Amino acid sequence: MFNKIVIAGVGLIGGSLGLALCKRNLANEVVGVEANKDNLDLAIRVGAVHSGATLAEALVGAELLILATPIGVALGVLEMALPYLSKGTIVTDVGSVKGRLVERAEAMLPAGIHFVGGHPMAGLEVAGVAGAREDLFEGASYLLTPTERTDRVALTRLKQLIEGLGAKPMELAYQEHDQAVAIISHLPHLLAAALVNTVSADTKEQLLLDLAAGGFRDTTRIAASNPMMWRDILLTNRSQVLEAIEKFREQLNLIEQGMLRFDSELLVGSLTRAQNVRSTLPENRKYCLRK
Ligand SMILES: NC(=O)c1ccc[n+]([C@@H]2O[C@H](COP(=O)([O-])OP(=O)(O)OC[C@H]3O[C@@H](n4cnc5c(N)ncnc54)[C@H](O)[C@@H]3O)[C@@H](O)[C@H]2O)c1
Ligand SMILES: O=C(O)C(=O)C[C@]1(C(=O)O)C=C[C@@H](O)C=C1
Repeated sequence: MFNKIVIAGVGLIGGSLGLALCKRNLANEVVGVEANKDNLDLAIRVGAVHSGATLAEALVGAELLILATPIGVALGVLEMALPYLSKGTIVTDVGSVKGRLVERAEAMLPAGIHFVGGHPMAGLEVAGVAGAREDLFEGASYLLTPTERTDRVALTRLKQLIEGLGAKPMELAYQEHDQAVAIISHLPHLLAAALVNTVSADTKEQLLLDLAAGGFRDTTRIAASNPMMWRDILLTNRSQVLEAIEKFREQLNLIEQGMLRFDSELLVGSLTRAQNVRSTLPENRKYCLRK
């Protein structure tokens, strides 16, 4: 579908995209631009990219540039790519927060180079191409955040590519995106970290960890993720995440009140609401998409 695709940052997400693009023949050529030589060598060995190059070399004749670096450097990479982008090239990213990146990318790019913000709602707690998986995006929603400036042909081409990955493209405004992911992705992450830290701050840490079973494991898997990636996410989406923490505090207070007052109705009400909603999520699927 695409002739040449450049992936800047061939880590977990860039590498998984590369594997899927190469294995599913969605591009004739996939070139990786990577800051870490070992990671790039591995990406070539496992077939996540056909070759590696500098941005300047890679972008010659490229139809699509995918920014898959950490959020903190994506705009810098885009700025460095500017002199080498040709008219008609589509640029997208995979960052977990959209507002700042979409606004700055649109302001930076000249007419004729088409930016569409993107965010695959799929991931793992490991970093680097070593953890990349061809099927990572299968069955996942893949969010796109077009604006009134977005080129419709570029948007359609990206949607087709996403469908080729086995994912479901979904459009939403970047403000709505950042608000939603603050609640369903960023809040869970910091709660998982806080939960693990509650155990590790206890004088009986080792005993507690030895006793921990499925409940602790299931609610804390994501606490093993890369702290630097999450620092970028939490600080880039700071105000939305702070609002989400406030909303969470209200729910926690409700449960605490139910317990302090032996208020069985309050307690059961809160737990039942959660049970009803959680049970609408499909059990045996990788992701939560309900249709
Ligand atoms: N991990 C997840 O679960 C997940 C899910 C969806 C989206 N994202 C987003 O994807 C992006 C990448 O995350 P990841 O998990 O793949 O991280 P990662 O650390 O696995 O990969 C990032 C890669 O970028 C490379 N890199 C860093 N600076 C670079 C530069 N200047 N030029 C070229 N390469 C550079 C790193 O060497 C690394 O290989 C982040 O923006 C993150 O928010 C992550
Ligand atoms: O499954 C995981 O390991 C993730 O945390 C992936 C996850 C999420 O589901 O919240 C985390 C951040 C990304 O922006 C998208 C997806």
